[in-house]
Amino acid sequence: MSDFLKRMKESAKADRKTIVLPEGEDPRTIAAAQKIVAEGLANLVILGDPAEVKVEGARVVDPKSSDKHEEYAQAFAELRKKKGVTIEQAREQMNDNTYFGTMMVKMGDADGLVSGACHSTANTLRPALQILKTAPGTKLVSGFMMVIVPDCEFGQDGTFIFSDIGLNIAPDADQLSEIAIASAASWKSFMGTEPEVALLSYSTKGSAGGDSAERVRQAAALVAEKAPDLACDGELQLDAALVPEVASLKAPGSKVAGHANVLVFPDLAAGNIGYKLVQRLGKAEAYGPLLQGIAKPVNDLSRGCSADDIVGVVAITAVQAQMAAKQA
Ligand SMILES: CC(C)(COP(=O)(O)OP(=O)(O)OC[C@H]1O[C@@H](n2cnc3c(N)ncnc32)[C@H](O)[C@@H]1OP(=O)(O)O)[C@@H](O)C(=O)NCCC(=O)NCCS
Ligand SMILES: CC(=O)OP(=O)(O)O
Repeated sequence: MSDFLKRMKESAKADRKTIVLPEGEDPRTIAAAQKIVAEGLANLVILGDPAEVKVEGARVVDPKSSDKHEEYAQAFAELRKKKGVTIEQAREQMNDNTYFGTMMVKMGDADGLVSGACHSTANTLRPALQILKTAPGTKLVSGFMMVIVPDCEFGQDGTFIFSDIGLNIAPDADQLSEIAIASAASWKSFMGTEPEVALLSYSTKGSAGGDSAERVRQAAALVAEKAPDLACDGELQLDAALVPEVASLKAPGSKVAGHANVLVFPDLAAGNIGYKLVQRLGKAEAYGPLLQGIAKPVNDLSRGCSADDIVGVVAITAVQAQMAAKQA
């Protein structure tokens, strides 16, 4: 287990938060829940049929028969009134575990939610985007992965943030700049050290043409305007971002090339494929997709996750809930 995850677990244990797991039907979620209870990482609410879901030390709630069902339906109908949602539709929606769990977070009955082991990212994130919305001062929610590569001299001892690997399919230059700035803030809050952000491309400092490279160049210019003190550079190829010798050839004088720890991909295809390559071929730990810019902690999983990945994401979610409580 990485030092990063050990640190997340120690923090989670020190001030236990309530995390809801909507996927009570998923065996990995149940195995993870048993470990989370045994390690004392969080108070758990598992959504599912209490006759079938048995985890000692966790509360099991069936949304359909919950005494909160009507209260949440009323609140959801009110929240989505402008979108034309009726109370009948809201009642139906509260039979869906992810919507019900997200309402638990909204209403303060849970501090965070982790789902996605057996639901697609879109189905996991849509309720969060509709119900919780963006955090104050934020216009874009994005998804990042904490990636910890064993025996790696790059990044901060092999630890990186990769973004956006989960949510925004084709970010424009402004959205890329928002993703870069949010990822830098996520790095600072989880790692406590200075972020060094590389806006990645197939081109380094104008070495190749094309719309995608141009978009990344514009994003770098926008970051420089919006966050002039942030160590951020682009467009950079991955080797220039990570390897000092390549950086000195391709991007001499760059303030982050050769030692980047936050890698911002030009689009979701690159980010999602990129993290899975490093996770699977590089045997890295990969926790996420974690949301940044959302009003309350909700995090996703890959359907390819293990029970240990779920434990890790729950510990991280609990730490995010602690941070949110401190800011409130
Ligand atoms: C998440 C996703 C489903 C949202 O798109 P959608 O379902 O079409 O929903 P909409 O675009 O109507 O957005 C729903 C709400 O979320 C908000 N929203 C969507 N994306 C947002 C973002 N990045 N930041 C903030 N809010 C966002 C919209 O403003 C909208 O709010 P409203 O309903 O109150 O007006 C879509 O972005 C998506 O599919 N992303 C890719 C996810 C994926 O498949 N990843 C691959 C594997 S990790
Ligand atoms: C993050 C991600 O890629 O999710 P999934 O593997 O479930 O599509």
